Amino acid sequence: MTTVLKLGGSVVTEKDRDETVDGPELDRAASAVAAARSGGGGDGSGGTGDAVDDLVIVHGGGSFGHPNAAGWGVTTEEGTRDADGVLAIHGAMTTLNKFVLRRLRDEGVPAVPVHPLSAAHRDADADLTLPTGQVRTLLDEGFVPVLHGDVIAHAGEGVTVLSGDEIVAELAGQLDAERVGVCSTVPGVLDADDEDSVDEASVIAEISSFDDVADVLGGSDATDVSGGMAGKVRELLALDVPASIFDLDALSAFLAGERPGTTIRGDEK
Ligand SMILES: Nc1ncnc2c1ncn2[C@@H]1O[C@H](COP(=O)(O)OP(=O)(O)OP(=O)(O)O)[C@@H](O)[C@H]1O
Ligand SMILES: C=C(C)CCOP(=O)(O)O
Repeated sequence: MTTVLKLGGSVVTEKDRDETVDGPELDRAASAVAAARSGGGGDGSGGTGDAVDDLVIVHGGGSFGHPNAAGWGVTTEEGTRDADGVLAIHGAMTTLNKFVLRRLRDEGVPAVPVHPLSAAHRDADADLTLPTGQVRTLLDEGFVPVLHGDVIAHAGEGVTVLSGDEIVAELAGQLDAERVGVCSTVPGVLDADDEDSVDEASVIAEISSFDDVADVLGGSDATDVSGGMAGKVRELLALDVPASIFDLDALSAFLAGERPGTTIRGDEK
């Protein structure tokens, strides 16, 4: 069974401090992944004893990718042809990727990097091509591939941002993933995006239509060039399998086979 897991950039970095890893949160995520791979329950929140075998991890940009992309005026739609911009954004993301890999390796997870800039592109209609033969083969050989949001070549634009959420959706389809999880800073999609009312907001259990929740879907409360929660829900609704959005407290439960947080279920599921 193949599982695609996104570790949100807002989880593994400190959103208010540029290019700063959130060490304790990254450690929690890495140890939950390690425990799930060895069949345990991670931090104790719901293990069933079934080991997660084929696991692909994708991480987002957080305070590494988004401020750099915003500084160069680059989004998923607006590109740059400035090589210094490409290097700044890609370089920030590969730096974060090294931190994520290091923590996973420290926990004994056989994590190896896969960098989208070297493999993916968008055509002039913005249609994405993301080859995944290397990811499948790495999985078959026992590795845990770790991809990340990045910049990629985009016909007519130079390079644009490829979000981790887009990567999750593409990988899930191509790898026939049965489990798709997005771990963010919120316990799920909340029924209010207004920060003042978040304490009273409750988690929406299931979403099957964008229009039903469009009113409550906002961007991100951190710098974000890829659409925040609205972008996430849109990408996940297009999948052939249900996907879950949850927070770090629920990561072990997700890896143990549960569906914590919000389940995103498009029409066909
Ligand atoms: N209705 C909503 N429910 C929950 N969160 C919402 C909602 N509307 C907007 N948000 C925002 O979406 C954010 C999560 O999206 P964000 O893109 O920041 O997460 P991420 O994927 O963890 O980070 P990154 O994009 O850096 O990888 C929340 O922190 C919150 O600010
Ligand atoms: C900003 C960059 C380069 C990556 C964005 O990925 P995301 O955080 O998953 O949206």
